[in-house]
Amino acid sequence: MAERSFAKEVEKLRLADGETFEGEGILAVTKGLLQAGVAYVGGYQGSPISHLMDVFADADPLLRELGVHFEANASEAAAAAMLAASVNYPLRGAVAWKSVVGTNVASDALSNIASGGVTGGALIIVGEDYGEGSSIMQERTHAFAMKSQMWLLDPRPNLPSIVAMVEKGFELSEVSNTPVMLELRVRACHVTGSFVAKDNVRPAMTVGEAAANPKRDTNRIVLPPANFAHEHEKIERRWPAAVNFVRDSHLNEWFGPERDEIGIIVQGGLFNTLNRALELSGLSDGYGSAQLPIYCLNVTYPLVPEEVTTFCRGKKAVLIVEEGQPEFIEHELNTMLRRAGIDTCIVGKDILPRAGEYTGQVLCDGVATFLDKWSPERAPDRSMPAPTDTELAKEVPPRPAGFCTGCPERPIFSAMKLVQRELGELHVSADIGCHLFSILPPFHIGNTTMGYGLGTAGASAFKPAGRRAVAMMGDGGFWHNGLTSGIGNAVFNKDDTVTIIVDNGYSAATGGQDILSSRADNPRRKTKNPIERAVRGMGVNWVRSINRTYDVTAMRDTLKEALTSREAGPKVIVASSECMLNLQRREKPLRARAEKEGRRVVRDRFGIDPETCTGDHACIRLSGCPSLSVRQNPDPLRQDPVTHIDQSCVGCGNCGEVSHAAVLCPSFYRTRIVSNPGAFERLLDSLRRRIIGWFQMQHERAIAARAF
Ligand SMILES: O=C(O)C(=O)Cc1c[nH]c2ccccc12
Repeated sequence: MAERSFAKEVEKLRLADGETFEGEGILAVTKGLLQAGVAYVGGYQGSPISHLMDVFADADPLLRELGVHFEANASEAAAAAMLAASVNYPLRGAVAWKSVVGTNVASDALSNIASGGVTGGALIIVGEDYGEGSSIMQERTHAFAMKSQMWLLDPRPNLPSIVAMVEKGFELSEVSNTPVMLELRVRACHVTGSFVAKDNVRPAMTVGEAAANPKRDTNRIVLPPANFAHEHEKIERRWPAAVNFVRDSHLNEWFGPERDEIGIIVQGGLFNTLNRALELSGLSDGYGSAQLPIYCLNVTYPLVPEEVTTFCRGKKAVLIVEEGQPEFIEHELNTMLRRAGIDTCIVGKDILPRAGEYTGQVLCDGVATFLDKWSPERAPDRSMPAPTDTELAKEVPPRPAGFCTGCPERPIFSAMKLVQRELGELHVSADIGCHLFSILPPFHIGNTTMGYGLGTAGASAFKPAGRRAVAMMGDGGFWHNGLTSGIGNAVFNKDDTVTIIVDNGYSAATGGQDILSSRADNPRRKTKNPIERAVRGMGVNWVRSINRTYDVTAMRDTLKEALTSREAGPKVIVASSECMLNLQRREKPLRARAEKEGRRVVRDRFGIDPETCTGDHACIRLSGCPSLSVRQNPDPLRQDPVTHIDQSCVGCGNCGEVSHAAVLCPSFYRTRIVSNPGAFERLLDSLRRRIIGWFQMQHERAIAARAF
C-alpha cells in the first residue's frame, strides 16, 4: 500500500482535448506521456519521483485500456534495460527513478542504449534529489548526460512547460535517435497548476505487437565494429540533429526586454527561484515579467550555440545560474563565446556558491552581487535580513531524523546495543533504507553506507580475526540487488559476516510500495516470496527468521548466537515486522469506521507510572521512540523529570520490551483502550475505578503530608 493513493486523481488523466487539467506536476507528466502515445512505462521508486511511480500504478487500469504496458521494475538498471524496447521498434517508452543514485545503478544499460541509439522515443524521468532536504550525495545528473551524449531537459516548474517537455522530449529522442532525460526537482514534481489537455493517444504499435514481429539490426548493438560507428554517429549526426530540433522547436525560452547590457542564463528548473529573487529585488513580478533579459534553458544539454551567441552578443556581462558542481554549463558557455569571438563576461561560480542548493536567499545575494558590479543603479537594497535568522531558529534545537513511532526496526537496534554491551562494539555496515536512521542519535550504530542493497557487500573486506562484522540490509535493497551483490558474494567468498535483513513488508523508505516479499495481496504482482527461501536458495545454511522484531530478547539472543556460532560462512537473520506507517494507514480507517458504527474496538497504548520512574531516561536512550517524552515529576521530593509517553503512541510495546530486556525498570504499563464497550465491561470498569480510586486517594494523602 503506497504512502499516497492517486486513485481519484488519475481520473484526470482521462481529460479530453480542450479540457483544463488542474493538479500536480507528476500527474501532468503522466498526462503528457499519454498524450504523446507512450507504449510502455516503468521505473523504480525513490524520492522525489516515488509518487510518480504510484501514479503509474494507480493509473494501471487506464494504461491497460490504452494498450500501455506498466512495469514496476526490480531496479533502475532493470528499468533502463527495459528501454531496449525502443531500440528496434517505433515504441515510445518512459521510465522514472531517483537521481543521481538511480542513474548510477542504471548506468550500464544507459550507456548501452545511448551508444546504440533508439528508434522510438525513450524518456528517462529523473527525480533530481539535490539540495536542502535531499538524502543523498550531492552530485549532478548532468555529468551522465555529457558522458553518454544523452539529452537533458530541465523544464521550468510550470505545468504547461513540463507537459510540453514530455511531448517534445519524445520527438527530440526520435529525431536524434537518442534517449532523453527529463529532470524534475522535488518542487517540480509537486508544483500545482493547470494546462489545457489533449486527447490521450493509443500507441501506434503496442509492446505485444512488437514482440510478435521481431526485428534485429546488428548496427544498433554495442559490439565491434558497430560500437565505433556509434561514437561517430553521435557526434556527426545525432548531436547536430538534437541541436537543430531544440532550436527550431523553441524549447528554450526568453524573458524580459530584448536589449540590455546584461542578462541572465538559468537552468529551467531554477527559473522560479530566480524569478522570486528578482521579484524581491524589485526586478520582476510573480508572473515572470522580468526587467532583465533571461534565457531559460529548458534543455541544459546540448546547448544551442546560435542561441547562446545571440543572447550574449552586445552584452557586457551575463550571469549563469547553474546549481551544483562542476559548473559544466558555465565552461561550455565560455568555450562557445570564445569560439565565436564574443567577449561578453560570463559570471557564474565566481560569485555564486560552488556548492549547495540555490535557494531564494542564495539567488537574492547572487543577483545583488552581480548587479553591484555590472549595473549598480539596479542593485537592490541589501539590508533585508536572512529569513532563517529568526528568534525561533535560535530557540529550537536541531532534531535528527529518526525512526517513526512504533517502527519495527527500532527494537533491532536496541537489541544490537544490548549485544554490544556484552560483546563489545561492532563494525556495522549500514544500508539504504529506513534502518539507516540507526546511524543518528540515540543509536549511533553504523560505520558506512555504500549504496542501496550494498550493506553486506560493504562488510566484505572484513575477514574476522575475532569479532564478526555486522551488515544491515533492507528488504527493498535485498530485492534491488542485495541478494546477489551481498548474499551471493558472501556465500561464494565464504564470508563470516552476520547480515540482518530488515523485512518490514514494503519498500518503506520510498513510500510503502510492495516488493517481492510483501505480505500484502497485490492483484497485479506476485508477492509473498519469502526472503528466507531466497537466502537459502543462494546457499546460506545459517538463517534465522524472527517474525516479531519487537521481541527484543529474541532479537538480542539470535544476534548473539550469530556472532558467536561456530558455523562457517554467512549468517543471516531475517527480522520481520510490518512497517508501522503502513500498518496504521491500513488499520486506522477500518478502526475509525468500526468505532463510528458502534462496534467494540480495542487498541493498546503504553504509559509510564511516574511513581516508579526514576527519571534516568535510559529507556529513551535505548529506544528513541518519538512518543517518549519527559514531564515534571509529580512527587515534590523528586526533582528529575519523569519519562512520559505522549498521544502519538501506537502501542507497539517496544519501550516496555526494551526496558524488560535491558532490566531497566518496571515503570512501563500497557493500557487497553476499549471503544464502545459492552454492559459487563462498563460495570467492571466502574468497579475497578472505585477500588483503584480509593488506593490512589490514600496515596495522594500520603504525598500531601510530605509536601512542604
Ligand atoms: O527513496 C529514496 O530516497 C532512496 O534513497 C531509495 C533509493 C531508490 N533507488 C536508489 C538507488 C540507490 C540508492 C538509493 C535508492
